[in-house]
Amino acid sequence: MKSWLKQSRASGLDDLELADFSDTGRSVRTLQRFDEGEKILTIPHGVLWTVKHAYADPFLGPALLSTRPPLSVDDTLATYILFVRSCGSGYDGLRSHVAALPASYTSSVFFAEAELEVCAGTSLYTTTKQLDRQIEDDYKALVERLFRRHQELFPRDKFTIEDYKWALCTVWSRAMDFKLPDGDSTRLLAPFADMLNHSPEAKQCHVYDGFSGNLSVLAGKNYGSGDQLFINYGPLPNNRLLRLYGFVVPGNRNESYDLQKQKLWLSSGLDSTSTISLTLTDPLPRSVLRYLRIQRLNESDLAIIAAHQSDAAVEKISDSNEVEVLGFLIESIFDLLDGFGTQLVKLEEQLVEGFYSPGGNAWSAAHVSLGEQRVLRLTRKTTEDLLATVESGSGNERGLLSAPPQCAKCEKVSVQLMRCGRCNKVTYCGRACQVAHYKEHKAMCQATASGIGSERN
Ligand SMILES: C[S@@+](CC[C@H](N)C(=O)[O-])C[C@H]1O[C@@H](n2cnc3c(N)ncnc32)[C@H](O)[C@@H]1O
Repeated sequence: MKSWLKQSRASGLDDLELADFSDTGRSVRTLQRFDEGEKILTIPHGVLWTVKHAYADPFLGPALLSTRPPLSVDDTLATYILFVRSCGSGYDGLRSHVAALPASYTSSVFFAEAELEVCAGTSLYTTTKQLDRQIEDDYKALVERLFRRHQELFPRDKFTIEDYKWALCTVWSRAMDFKLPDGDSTRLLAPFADMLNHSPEAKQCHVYDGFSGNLSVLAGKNYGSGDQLFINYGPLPNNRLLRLYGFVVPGNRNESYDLQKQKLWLSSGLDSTSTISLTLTDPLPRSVLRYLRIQRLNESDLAIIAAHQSDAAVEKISDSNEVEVLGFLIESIFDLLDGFGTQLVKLEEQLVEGFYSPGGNAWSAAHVSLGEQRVLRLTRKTTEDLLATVESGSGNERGLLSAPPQCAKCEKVSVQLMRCGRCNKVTYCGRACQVAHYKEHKAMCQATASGIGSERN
């Protein structure tokens, strides 16, 4: 692969080598010093895997282009990888990359039932089960829409569901996403650059040049000769790391519990399958309270919010509504926590005692369960504190309950927010969010601002 990349004008490869590391597995070692920010490696556009490259392939391209509606980005890339792998000759460079890919993955979709059971109750458990079904459905659709129609390109024995699942996991665990100058985004796999492991300690250091189309890796921290080189896959919680990449970071600061709205409010007629992430830094996002407040409105609450229109329920509506909402939420979180196969304290004991073999699937699943339970406990505690505030009567003022302060558009939590100068009621992290939110906010802003005026008159 290295000689093919060098011939294709990749740069930086002479200072790097593949190596096995005891803690993170195969990755790349530097053979010289690099200071943070220095360019280490450039992989030219011509050798990347992208949807455009797949479409440009003289054999695969026409088959893909004739498929309407087009395949998803991940399905296109997975099909491209399998197609190249299935070719006995030609594509020598790309095939040398495919030959260097792992033969199997440890994403949670490959877990045995008993391994997955270790994290029963987690959002990862639910997502993995859903994903299993989704992969089956997507594979059937792919066979129907593409493989069966072009049997000469996609021999059955090389495009089985196992092959498809492997190729999907290749994409999930190795693809990089970038925003392009025109606002579009691109997803790509870059040979050799995809050999770099993740470290939360490295700064984000992989960059895509939208004009040349080249992918470069810069030093995300200072390196000495012989060090393992890292990139940063992003601020991902363990449940996502395990689902997409097949590993976890113990003590991950980005832990989250993906609250399936459906779980909470299906019973109330609000059926949505999307999720809200509860995190260690934002254990009780505004949107959760907002949904529940609306769901539990009675007639007098309705009258209170009538003037506020679309911004209704961003803040407390009435004490009675708030007490009901918070009480319901606390109960629901108790239920969710009860649903975990192994409770937090027990898991902590098991991990200390070495009950799970470190780095194995069950050990990773245990870490996900630990992280999600910690987040849920924090959400419960935050909710209990809010309830105590309302019940003690100290939360009577509208807005008192809505700490921490958040941007009304992107919901970023910050102390340096600017207020809407007109109504003085909502806050933004910057001008861009204020402008983007104006349409939604306008009616409430006008109603509030004119209310202030009439009080003055
Ligand atoms: C982009 S690839 C990196 C190269 C990969 N190690 C290889 O040998 O092909 C991502 C995969 O590397 C492994 N990986 C990356 N960072 C890791 C880490 N910090 N700890 C354990 N495994 C890691 C995971 O298997 C993940 O799916």
